[in-house]
Amino acid sequence: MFIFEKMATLSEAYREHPLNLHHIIPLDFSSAPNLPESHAWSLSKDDHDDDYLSNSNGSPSIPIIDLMDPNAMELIGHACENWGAFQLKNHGIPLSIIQEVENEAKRLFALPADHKLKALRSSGGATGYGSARISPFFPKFMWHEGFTIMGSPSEDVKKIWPNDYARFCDLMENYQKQMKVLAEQLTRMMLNFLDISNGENKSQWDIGSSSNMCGVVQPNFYPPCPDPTRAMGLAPHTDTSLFTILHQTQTATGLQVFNEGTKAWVPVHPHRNLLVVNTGDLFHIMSNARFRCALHRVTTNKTVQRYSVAYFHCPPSDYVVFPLVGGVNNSVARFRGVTVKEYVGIKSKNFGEALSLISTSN
Ligand SMILES: O=C(O)CCC(=O)C(=O)O
Ligand SMILES: [Fe+2]
Repeated sequence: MFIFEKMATLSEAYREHPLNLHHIIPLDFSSAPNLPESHAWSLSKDDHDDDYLSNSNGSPSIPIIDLMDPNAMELIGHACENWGAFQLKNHGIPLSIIQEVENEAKRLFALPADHKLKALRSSGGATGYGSARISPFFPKFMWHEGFTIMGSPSEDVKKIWPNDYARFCDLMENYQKQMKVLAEQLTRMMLNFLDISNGENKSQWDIGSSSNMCGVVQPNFYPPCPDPTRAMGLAPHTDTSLFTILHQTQTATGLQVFNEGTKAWVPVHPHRNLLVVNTGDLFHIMSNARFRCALHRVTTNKTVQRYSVAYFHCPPSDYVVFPLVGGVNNSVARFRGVTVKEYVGIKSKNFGEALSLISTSN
């Protein structure tokens, strides 16, 4: 109950920034034999060709880290500093659970468009079926549809499957629980790495063990696209979360992370048994910008469908996030403190400018 109250308050941040329906209703991709102008972006070769990217930019891939490695904490910390992203091995989430969640996502997205629209996210709503929230900040639409889940998805899913919603709900809720346990372990390792265990930052430790953390689960679908050279699956963005844990289908590429060093997009190739982790804005703030928040995007494929399931790990909406300075990080706070709810509001309104709007150097 506690969690649902917190979630409800987070939804308030969205309610204050309602979207136009055309930014929520995805195209009926199944009846689009050609790429409509509304979805046609001006892209270069490195915007849509993973093979070209892999062979041409010479950037190494994001690191693969074994959670069982005795040095996992340092490896994770360095990956967060250098990339803001890594792939995680031996993460402890049973493959069968991941596969079942993927299958349920497939079952949902395979429904006819009018069926899925029954659970359309409302204009000020946080959960349900629809386009990516970042849609209004780009001139063209994305080749993507998603389904956002906070807590139990039953309210939304009942509208789609009135007599057959339990399986979807059980699997998604269980997935959320499993992800939360993993996320709390990763949070503790990241906080340990930052060595902010002493002094006034002690109170921040509860995000490494708190049962009221809010996880958001989001299955994503990228249908086959008639012209991947001009389409964008998901436009470049950073996640608002502390960090995100992502499962991607084995059969299709698409996710790319921006390497700030080489200024190149780097494909994140799917591997069986690996989960992608990327740090988001909130850990960037909390680490006083030591951890990058990975800029990432998704390209499209001509023949294969791509699915992913994101888990966004967030503190409760009234939690104050502030830079952890002191100890070995004895430095000036680069951001002012913000509640999660306030930051979500700032991001909903200002998107890419959100971090600079809370910067103390303004
Ligand atoms: O589909 C993916 O690989 C990435 C999804 C993503 O970035 C998101 O949901 O925020
Ligand atoms: Fe993302």
